[in-house]
Amino acid sequence: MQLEAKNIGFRYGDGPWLFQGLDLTVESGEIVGLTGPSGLGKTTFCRILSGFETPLTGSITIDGSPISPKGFHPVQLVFQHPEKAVNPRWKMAKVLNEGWKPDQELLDLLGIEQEWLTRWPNELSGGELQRFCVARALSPHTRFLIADEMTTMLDAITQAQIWQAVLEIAKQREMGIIIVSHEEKLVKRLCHRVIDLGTR
Ligand SMILES: Nc1ncnc2c1ncn2[C@@H]1O[C@H](COP(=O)(O)OP(=O)(O)OP(=O)(O)O)[C@@H](O)[C@H]1O
Repeated sequence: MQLEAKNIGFRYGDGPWLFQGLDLTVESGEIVGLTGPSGLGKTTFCRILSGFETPLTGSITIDGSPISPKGFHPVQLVFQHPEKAVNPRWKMAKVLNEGWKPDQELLDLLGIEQEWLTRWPNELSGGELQRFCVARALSPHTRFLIADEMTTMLDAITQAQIWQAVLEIAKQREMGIIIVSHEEKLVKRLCHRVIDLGTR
């Protein structure tokens, strides 16, 4: 399976073009790093890939077909701020089961504790909350995961635990991953190849 972004161009309103003619292809099972200086449009590009934003030019396809805006999106985005990604008026059990019903094995793998399920989002730490966002994104229908500074705000132990879980699942399912990170070490260690938007 192949995720392909072709000739992508985007600008906010009548602001400057963030990118034009941007191409990216990611295969199933591949881990691709996306780096570049702040403000270049990495997050915007991730939002386009995962269907939250529509490009002004170009197309996003999977195996040559456009992605349906209806139903579960096969490209799932997890970004840096879990507190902005969950509904503050929902208890965690509802947040967790929003798109699909993660099983106990996945909850254990991500270290999600049973008693957290009855809490409100503001009663969890950032790291605890991010584990829910990762679980929510890892549906069996997810073909590609985009990790946009997914563990940047977390301590080393939480970072390692989340990445171990994600990599294990990606391997089992041959899921492709795009990693956006300013942490050179992490990118070098995990990615098969790295694209620098700054030197494109
Ligand atoms: N909704 C928006 N409306 C207008 N401009 C925006 C909007 N969102 C982002 N921008 C601008 O677009 C540019 C690219 O932002 P983006 O967050 O995609 O960059 P980035 O490369 O991910 O940066 P960083 O590495 O700091 O996260 C920035 O100049 C930002 O101010």
